[in-house]
Amino acid sequence: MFELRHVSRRYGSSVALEDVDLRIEAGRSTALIGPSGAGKSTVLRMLIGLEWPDAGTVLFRGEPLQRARLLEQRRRIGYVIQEGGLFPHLTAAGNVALLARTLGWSRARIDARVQELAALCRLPGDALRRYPAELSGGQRQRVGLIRALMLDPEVLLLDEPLGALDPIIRHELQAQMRELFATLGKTVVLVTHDVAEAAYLADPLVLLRGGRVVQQGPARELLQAPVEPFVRAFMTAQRSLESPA
Ligand SMILES: Nc1ncnc2c1ncn2[C@@H]1O[C@H](COP(=O)(O)OP(=O)(O)OP(=O)(O)O)[C@@H](O)[C@H]1O
Repeated sequence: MFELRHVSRRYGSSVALEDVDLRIEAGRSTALIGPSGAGKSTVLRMLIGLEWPDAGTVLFRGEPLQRARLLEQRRRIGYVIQEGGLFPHLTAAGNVALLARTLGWSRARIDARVQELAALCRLPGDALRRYPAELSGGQRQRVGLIRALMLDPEVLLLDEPLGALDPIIRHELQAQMRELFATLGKTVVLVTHDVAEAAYLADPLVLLRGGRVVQQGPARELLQAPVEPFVRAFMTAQRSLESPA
């Protein structure tokens, strides 16, 4: 679905990505993981043309992303940022309908699609009438997801979609997202800081460090056949209740 070929990106003297080669397969969920500043969000933003490489090429369905065709290409991609990235002055319903309205969808078509997605994403109906500030973090995430799914995109890009949620809601939304990804069968690319979440929601994982891809593969492979000590250290760095020390 996507390919990065020898992609580099710098911001002044700081290197965000350094000669990255990466293929993202269609119909699978891929998670980008790695320490803070590794370049995960930069990769995601490049896939949707919010950032451009200084060197190298980003391909979408075998064709280079082009500024001239960006709007058309973006309609095939849903993008969700942390907290949903909703417009505060629009209700949840207004947020999710915005793009469809500008494309001239009828009210009946919009309503039907919103109802269908609200059921799929388990958003209570009355939440749609509220403004983002009147929703819980989990509800805002669901609204962001519904908005991204409105036009039935081929691809879903999710940047820390469950970042700021309490553990119970996060656990619940992880399960719902996994089910949703399986139901929809879309290409999903997700950035998360949580290795267990990445392994639960995605296969393969792509581990980045310092703007480079260190290893890509199933979670088990990164754990059992790490290409360098950092991979194992990163994969096992989280505490568990069994070994809290
Ligand atoms: N707009 C920008 N201006 C300057 N530097 C930037 C910009 N965007 C990213 N960077 C730098 O590029 C590097 C990669 O950033 P990026 O946000 O992709 O990392 P990340 O892996 O998503 O980090 P985090 O997990 O903390 O969100 C970092 O060193 C960051 O400081």
